[in-house]
Amino acid sequence: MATAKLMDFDKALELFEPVLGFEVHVELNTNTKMFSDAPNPANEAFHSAAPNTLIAPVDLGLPGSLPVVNETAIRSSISLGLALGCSIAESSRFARKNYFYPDLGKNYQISQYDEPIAFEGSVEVELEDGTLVTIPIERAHMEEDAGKLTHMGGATGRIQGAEYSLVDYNRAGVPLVEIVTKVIFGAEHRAPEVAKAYVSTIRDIVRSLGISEARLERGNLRCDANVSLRPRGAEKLGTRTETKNVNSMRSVERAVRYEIQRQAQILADGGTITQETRHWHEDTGTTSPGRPKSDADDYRYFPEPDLLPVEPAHELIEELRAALPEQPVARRRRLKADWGFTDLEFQDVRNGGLIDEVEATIAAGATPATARKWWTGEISRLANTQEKDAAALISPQNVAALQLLVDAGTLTDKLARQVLEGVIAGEGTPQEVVDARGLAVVSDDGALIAAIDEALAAQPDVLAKIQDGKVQAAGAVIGAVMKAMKGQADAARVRELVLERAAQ
Ligand SMILES: Nc1ncnc2c1ncn2[C@@H]1O[C@H](COP(=O)(O)OP(=O)(O)OP(=O)(O)O)[C@@H](O)[C@H]1O
Ligand SMILES: [Mg+2]
Ligand SMILES: [Mg+2]
Repeated sequence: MATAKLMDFDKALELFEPVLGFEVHVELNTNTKMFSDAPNPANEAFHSAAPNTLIAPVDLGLPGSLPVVNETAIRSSISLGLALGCSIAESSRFARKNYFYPDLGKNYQISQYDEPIAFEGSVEVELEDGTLVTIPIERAHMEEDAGKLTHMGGATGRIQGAEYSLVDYNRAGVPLVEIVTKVIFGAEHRAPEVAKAYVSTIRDIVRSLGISEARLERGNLRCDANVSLRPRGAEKLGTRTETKNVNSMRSVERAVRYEIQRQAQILADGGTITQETRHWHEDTGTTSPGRPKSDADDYRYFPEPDLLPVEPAHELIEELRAALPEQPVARRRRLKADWGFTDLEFQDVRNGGLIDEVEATIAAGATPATARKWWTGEISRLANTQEKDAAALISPQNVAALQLLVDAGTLTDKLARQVLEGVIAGEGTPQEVVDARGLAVVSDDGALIAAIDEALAAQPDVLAKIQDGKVQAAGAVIGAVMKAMKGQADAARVRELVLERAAQ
């Protein structure tokens, strides 16, 4: 693949205004599929299922089968629409989106077209430095997912070049909500960051609603990033490209940045942008052409004759509205104030994706400052070296229990770090690790005094200096005692006792 010439990002922004638009597909975690009673299990079970085992006649479009709408999917879609500040349609309709491709057995996808369940909303997203950006939402509509094709032999990824293709309909009929933004202006040089913040906000919202597993890398959330440029001062929108299924937050940011630089170079060279889908490549950090796409793509939409319009009762909408969780931005502001964190301290927690962990650790009895210190410090460091999520290493309850042992004087900070490693290694709760490894601070003065007397006897010159009032000389004795105690003593207490014993 020839690498495209890229214009410097700042230069691109001088010449052009970036315009964005996002389509995010959310897989709903319902028990069954959108229009059939085939199971829709959670990620682990879903991905380990043999091909074509999670299917019903409806998912394949077999003759004589009729779709029935999944009620939970409707409730989830309404909740999501409300969380996006949308109006909920009094009457909304499914439509057939006709296309011929073997990933859908029936030659059409049941989607929604001009009568989506939710429309006209907005979400506030917060950039890393706290700047708020309002993203206008055009609509959120329900649809079913398609199956998965695996092209074998020949040129990979191209059905024409493949010798044959394998088809797995397990995903066919999985409930989706597609959230479509209006065209977004004004992001300017922060366009890549806005893209990332938007997707992460959608993830937060969906998670807080509990309607999806919301893991990008699993495809539970899939973002198509539309990017176009127009020359500064121009009114007419430029031609957009649509980069598909970027499967991490960081990739969304990178893909938008890349498209801006790539398109700017083409336009500056007098070329034109092709309206097309593009694929993001994580390894090279580039996009490559997918299929050409015109706004006139004819899907011959028409109302789905086998399904009634969805007409949610006013009471249902109000019930779901009343049950909405706090918006992510509002929640973050509240927590930051409650915890008394500075901007930087809070950013540390947020950028580490550790808000939930810190909150749960505080709920389990730690102070905000210590909860933050553990999660953004030692635990994040260990997570980095082990290439794991910090949250997967240890429970908030164990972090709080560890801190309580420090507060009680059972552990020094240094010992606590050893206990942490033990807990992470699966040796048990902090108390169990303390017992098993014998790590508690020696708080028995008798044992300390014995070690101190021994150290003073071994260093008579130091003893003389201390007795002479040169208190700083005590360091050598304290060091020897700490060593004898294998670090399991409180240095401040040792110091006190050394001065006491020397004076006697
Ligand atoms: N010139 C443009 N520059 C950037 N974004 C644009 C531009 N025109 C439209 N968009 C955005 O592109 C997205 C188009 O999504 P939409 O689902 O409406 O249509 P589509 O991509 O043509 O269809 P499909 O759902 O089949 O992919 C919207 O978010 C819209 O705001
Ligand atoms: Mg699209
Ligand atoms: Mg779309």
